[in-house]
Amino acid sequence: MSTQIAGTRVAFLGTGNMAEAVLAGALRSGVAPSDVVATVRRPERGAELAERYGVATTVDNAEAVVGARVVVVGVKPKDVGAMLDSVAGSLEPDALVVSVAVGLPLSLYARHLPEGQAVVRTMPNTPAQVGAGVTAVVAGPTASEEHVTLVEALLAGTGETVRITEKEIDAFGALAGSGPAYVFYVVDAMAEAGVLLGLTRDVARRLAVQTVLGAGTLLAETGEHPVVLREKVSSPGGTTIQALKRLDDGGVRAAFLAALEAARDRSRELATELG
Ligand SMILES: NC(=O)C1=CN([C@@H]2O[C@H](COP(=O)(O)OP(=O)(O)OC[C@H]3O[C@@H](n4cnc5c(N)ncnc54)[C@H](O)[C@@H]3O)[C@@H](O)[C@H]2O)C=CC1
Ligand SMILES: O=C(O)[C@@H]1CCC=N1
Repeated sequence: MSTQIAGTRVAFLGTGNMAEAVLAGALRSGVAPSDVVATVRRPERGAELAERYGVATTVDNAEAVVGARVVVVGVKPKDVGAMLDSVAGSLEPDALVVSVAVGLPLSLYARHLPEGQAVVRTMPNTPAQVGAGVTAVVAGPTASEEHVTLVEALLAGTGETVRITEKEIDAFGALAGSGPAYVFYVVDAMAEAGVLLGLTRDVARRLAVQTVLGAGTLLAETGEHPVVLREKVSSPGGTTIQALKRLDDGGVRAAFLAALEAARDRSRELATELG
């Protein structure tokens, strides 16, 4: 991929949890801090981002997009339409607008932006902050192959990217966008169980974190099917199979299926409410 990311001016509009994680990854991709402007609502938040990343910050969104080649819209779905309206008149005609919002269809962006403005819809996740994310990328109808390649180059430092169709993005969000929260939930539950068994809170948490990290690394590095790796841990007549039986009795697998369906459905609902 030959896209030159260095020298690309990038504006982040609404730099909260997700946009900060993408910003951190974009800097790792080779975007210079001096080419980044991040908008905030509270000046104290701006000072924090400036201190942490060496980027410029402002509360003025329209000013931030002037000269920007890529504009990442990082506000909550309900605030995206108003944000687009507030910057539409200041965008460079060749600027690429990048969506990270769950639910909102590309057609919403087209309604709020000048005709022909290029838009790429993405669905990142927060491990982007440490370069271990996975982001879905969907090209809008006015985006060229160069625009998609530019987004992939911008996101290279956030982790993996996967090109999908807009039809698939609600499912992607339910699995990978929200996925880190499920894993944090499991880590917290495992740590609490360790405390129940008498471990200190600190030790229990460290064991839970390292076990999830180790299991994830093993999966990724061996490429083995999770069932195969699970079977290698659960010896016949041993201890693990007793624990797994309790998880099945508790309906944990069924709860995961229902949980992802609920996240997917909420994403569709947001599209209907706001799109
Ligand atoms: N948090 C996550 O794990 C993921 C979030 N997303 C998407 O990312 C977007 C942001 O979500 P979060 O980062 O979680 O929310 P957040 O609330 O942390 O970030 C939104 C930020 O926008 C700022 N903001 C709102 N209006 C503004 C304005 N007019 N000018 C300047 N700044 C303004 C807020 O102060 C806040 O810091 C959403 O659209 C969400 O669907 C997508 C994937 C994962
Ligand atoms: O919960 C949310 O709405 C956002 C979108 C995907 C992950 N977090």
